[in-house]
Amino acid sequence: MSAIHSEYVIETAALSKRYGRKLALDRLDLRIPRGRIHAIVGANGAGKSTLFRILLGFLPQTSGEARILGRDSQRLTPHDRARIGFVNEEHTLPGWMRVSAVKEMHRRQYPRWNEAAFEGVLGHYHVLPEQKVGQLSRGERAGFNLALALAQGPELLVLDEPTLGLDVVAKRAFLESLMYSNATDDCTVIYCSHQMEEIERVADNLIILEHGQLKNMSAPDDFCARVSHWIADIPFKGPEPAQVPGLLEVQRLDGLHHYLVLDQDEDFERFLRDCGARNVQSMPVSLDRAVNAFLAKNHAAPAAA
Ligand SMILES: Nc1ncnc2c1ncn2[C@@H]1O[C@H](COP(=O)(O)OP(=O)(O)OP(=O)(O)O)[C@@H](O)[C@H]1O
Repeated sequence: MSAIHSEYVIETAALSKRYGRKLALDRLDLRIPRGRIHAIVGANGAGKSTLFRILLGFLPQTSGEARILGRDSQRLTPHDRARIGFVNEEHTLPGWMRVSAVKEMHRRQYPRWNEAAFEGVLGHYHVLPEQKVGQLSRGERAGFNLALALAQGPELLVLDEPTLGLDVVAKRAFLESLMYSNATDDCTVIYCSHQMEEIERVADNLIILEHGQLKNMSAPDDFCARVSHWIADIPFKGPEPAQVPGLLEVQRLDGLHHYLVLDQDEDFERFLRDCGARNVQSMPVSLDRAVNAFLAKNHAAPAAA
């Protein structure tokens, strides 16, 4: 890799992963700067888990380079691994052990152990030290896992779908315990989720992966600003979808045409009027709608088409 800058916690160059005939990562160039909370989103099969597995050294790439905290991801030492916290949706911990014993094991393993961070996160949950891990609810297990990962004092915390399968109350508890923990101050967080309302609350940076390629890297609000919703009163059929610039989604509701479009300015109004629109209105869209329309559009038009 030509230029490795330590200000990036993650840096990939032309990173590809092929499983047989399937290309899961396609010459991915990704640079995630140090600090703040970065969300990675993508449709099912976009390559997110493959990327994490390579970055954490669990899987070799087919070609290209992957660095995490400045290190080659395939050559991580135990010391490098201690600098990285990882929580995924499985929340796998030994069910037969007591909470206090698991904590003690982690405390001894990690030299940068931060007891206050552990207590701060776990304080959001009604978890007792004498409970066995297997007796904890899914939400409590998620919280316990987060407490362990943050107390480890990581420079980088990777959260891969951490709230999958949790109810609304447990999801909120998880997010709040993450957001209000001082332990995240010195830590870069990578948050992978399909839950757009969570991304909206926590993320400073929105990374969109599709078909193993990077499609967006910006503040969530900036991505939202790229997508606009236009409502047009067109008496006839309206333009052919293939002719609509930047089209992500079109719907006909109550006789009005609704267009979600990407990267269009006021020229789009002129386009609609030229297509016979009598009234045209535009409005902003939520992050949820913008991202879903973007992903759905790319899904319908695969790269090979
Ligand atoms: N072990 C494997 N063998 C063959 N193909 C695989 C394997 N693992 C993943 N794939 C394929 O690689 C692509 C990327 O999968 P990956 O699990 O990385 O996506 P993802 O973005 O994490 O998806 P999801 O959001 O559903 O978890 C998919 O098309 C998947 O079918």
